[in-house]
Amino acid sequence: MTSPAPGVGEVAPAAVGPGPVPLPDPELPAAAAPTTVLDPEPAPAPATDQAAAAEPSPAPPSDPVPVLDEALAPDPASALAADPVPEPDPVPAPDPAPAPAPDDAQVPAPPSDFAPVLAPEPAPLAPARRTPLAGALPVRPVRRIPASGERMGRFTLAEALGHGGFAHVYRAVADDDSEVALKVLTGLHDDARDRFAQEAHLLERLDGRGFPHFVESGLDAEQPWFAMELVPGTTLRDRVREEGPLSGREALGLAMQLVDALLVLQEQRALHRDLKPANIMVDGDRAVLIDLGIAKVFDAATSTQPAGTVSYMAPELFGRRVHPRSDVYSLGLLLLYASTGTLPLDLNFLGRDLVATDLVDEEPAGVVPDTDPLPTPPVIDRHVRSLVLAMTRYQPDHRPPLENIAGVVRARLASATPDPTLMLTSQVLSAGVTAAEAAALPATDVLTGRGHTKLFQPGRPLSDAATPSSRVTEPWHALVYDRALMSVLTEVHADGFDGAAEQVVADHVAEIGAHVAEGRTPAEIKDWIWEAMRWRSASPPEGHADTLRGWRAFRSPEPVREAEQAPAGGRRGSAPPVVLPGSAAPSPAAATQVVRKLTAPPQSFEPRKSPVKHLGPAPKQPPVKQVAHATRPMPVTQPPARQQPATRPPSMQPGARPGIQQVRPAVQQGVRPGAQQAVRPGAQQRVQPAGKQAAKQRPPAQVAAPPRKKRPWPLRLLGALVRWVPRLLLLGAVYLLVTQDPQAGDPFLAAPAFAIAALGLAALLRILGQKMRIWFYVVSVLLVGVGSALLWATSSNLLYLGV
Ligand SMILES: Nc1ncnc2c1ncn2[C@@H]1O[C@H](COP(=O)(O)OP(=O)(O)OP(=O)(O)O)[C@@H](O)[C@H]1O
Repeated sequence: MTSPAPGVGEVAPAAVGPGPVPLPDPELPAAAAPTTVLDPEPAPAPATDQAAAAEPSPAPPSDPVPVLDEALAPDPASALAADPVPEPDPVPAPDPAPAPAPDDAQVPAPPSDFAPVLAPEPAPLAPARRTPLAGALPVRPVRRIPASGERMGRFTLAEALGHGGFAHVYRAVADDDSEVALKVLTGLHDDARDRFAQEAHLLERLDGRGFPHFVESGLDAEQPWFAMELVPGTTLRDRVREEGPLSGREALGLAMQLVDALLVLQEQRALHRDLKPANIMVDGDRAVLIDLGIAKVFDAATSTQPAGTVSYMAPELFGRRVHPRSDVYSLGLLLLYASTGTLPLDLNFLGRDLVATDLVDEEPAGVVPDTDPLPTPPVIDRHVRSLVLAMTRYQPDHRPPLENIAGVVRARLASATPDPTLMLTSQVLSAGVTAAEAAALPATDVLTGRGHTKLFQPGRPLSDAATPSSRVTEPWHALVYDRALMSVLTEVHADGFDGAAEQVVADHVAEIGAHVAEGRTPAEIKDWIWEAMRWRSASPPEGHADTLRGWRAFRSPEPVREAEQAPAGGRRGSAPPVVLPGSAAPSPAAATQVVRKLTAPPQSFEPRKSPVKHLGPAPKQPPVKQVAHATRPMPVTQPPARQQPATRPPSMQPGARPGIQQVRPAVQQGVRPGAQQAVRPGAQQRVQPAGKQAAKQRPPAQVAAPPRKKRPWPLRLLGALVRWVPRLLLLGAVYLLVTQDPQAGDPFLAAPAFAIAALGLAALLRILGQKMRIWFYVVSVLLVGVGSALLWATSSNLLYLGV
């Protein structure tokens, strides 16, 4: 957090607003805690600083950050007793009551033994508002704040760079004229020294990888300090404020560096716990993480009380539970801020996974709708958006681990398509923690924070109750690991063609063996995959049908146009397949094979039929379908007891524990159509065995809807009129039949003649390509013939019907 340090010896403004305070910044608290400097004696300050020292402490425009840090627990009395720093003045008697939460709407009710104390940064509130409250609130004592010009070891302090909850950071000049950032402990509470020492030692171990280089420390000094590399540049927060949000690529570059830094931290068995834009220094393209003040080192006896900056805190941290992926959550929100320049309030209080519409405020903060035209909400890069949505999953063990995020970001930066399984919930992937996380954490239950909640067990989900139904529970769920299928679905979904996904699933299932689906319909499979991937239904771009054909046209208009010009019924195999960008990268063989098949133009001009017709009627294909494909909730059905197929790919073996290595695409494992026969009775009603498909000799993936050339409207009108002629003839036949009067000598053959003429004409039109229901005319001819015969028989007294 960057804010100018208060002047030497001054009393930092005690400012707290109990009521709701508008938050112009995502890091802003509702209010800041009062802070009293306990050393009113001015330290000798150089002339340059006198003026600044004499001025009231300038309140930063929007800096106060709520820090819920156990390190700041308000126990001034004990803190004073424990700390050897001489305090010349008596400490104002602190209010023993726990400090109120900065804003009830923002901070959840803390556990009874948890008293959040806010960061001591001055809040920019009007004095009139502060005065009546000042005496009622607890004061937090701080140590003496060093002045510019003071010596710390071989360093001379220059100007203050900023300060936070328990330390001040200065630019300092060494005797050899090199410059460093020097952090001095100013907080005054019982474990402040230990915590400060831990920060210094951790920084030293990190060796400058993603963090400032450690230089030197004076931890045994009366006022402990340590020096580190002075990172040029500014904080990410200031950069975004001054220059606007980062582009998608810049945000991915930032994510890459931060993930690498967090991986280094993970190696040291530590979590940062206070990731936020103010704790990232950016210097050109380089991003450096600072402020390990509340890092959680699992070896150390640091507590697990809530700590961090409210807006960026992972939900579990409010409940005093720490998870190896708590930083992943904060990083997700940080990326959101970096790429939009804003952070909607209370995202981490929603109690659920975020969805795309949560990420941007419809009305950006600070806009008065009546007077200002509403600015367009910030647009977030879709790759960054999918990262943010995965990283901010509510359940920590559903978030992707750092290694997977690194893989995805690296692929995106190389303009490749990342392995889609990397962003799956880790619950689906490994039902626990990664090897790296497990290594970074104690082997048994950890984070038992002062004997409170049992928090985390490697290998066990945090909460079974909250685990969604998307967990792998049935063999067919392993389709979600089929890279060939998933690479296509990812592309289809990314383009917004969710309606095409069902066809993709149907084609793929029929291709690899219908038994894999275990009787599930493509719609069910697709819905489940959507749920497992946390994908929301999307719509295709305007002017494109939400079908596989529509997607093909969207992806590759040229080959489809060529396809349309091919002669009806003729084969075309020469059209080049569409190669999706980077699709070969994650799974070169299988993905490319399937992508080619699915994006290749159809091989026949037969009327559209679903390749697996029995899966359900082929979706109608209106020219343009704008309606979003609705994702139905996954039906919770218990599969009936079934006979196991004779052989089954390893990934489908009951009890197989799928993982990326273990579960390979079925196509890669040599499962061909016809190799397996579905034996589950119910399965045949929904998904026919692949062998039957093969018998039809129609490769499913290639039998997609043939594009139909649209004829000019006069021709279509003429066609419609002509189709009415046989119907009218048929009507005439019926009319003649019912109005026939044998007494008047009407010919008995007139009605059948009309009906036969209708049938003949219908047959002719059908041959000419019109859509005619011949069976209807045949039946009509028969009925009219029978009717006429009966009439003739009765009038000839051959038959007496009683009329
Ligand atoms: N290595 C560094 N190089 C340059 N500037 C730095 C460095 N470390 C810190 N700063 C500046 O000092 C400010 C305060 O640093 P830091 O956040 O570490 O202090 P803190 O007291 O731990 O704050 P917080 O309350 O956020 O924990 C930062 O916002 C940054 O502007």
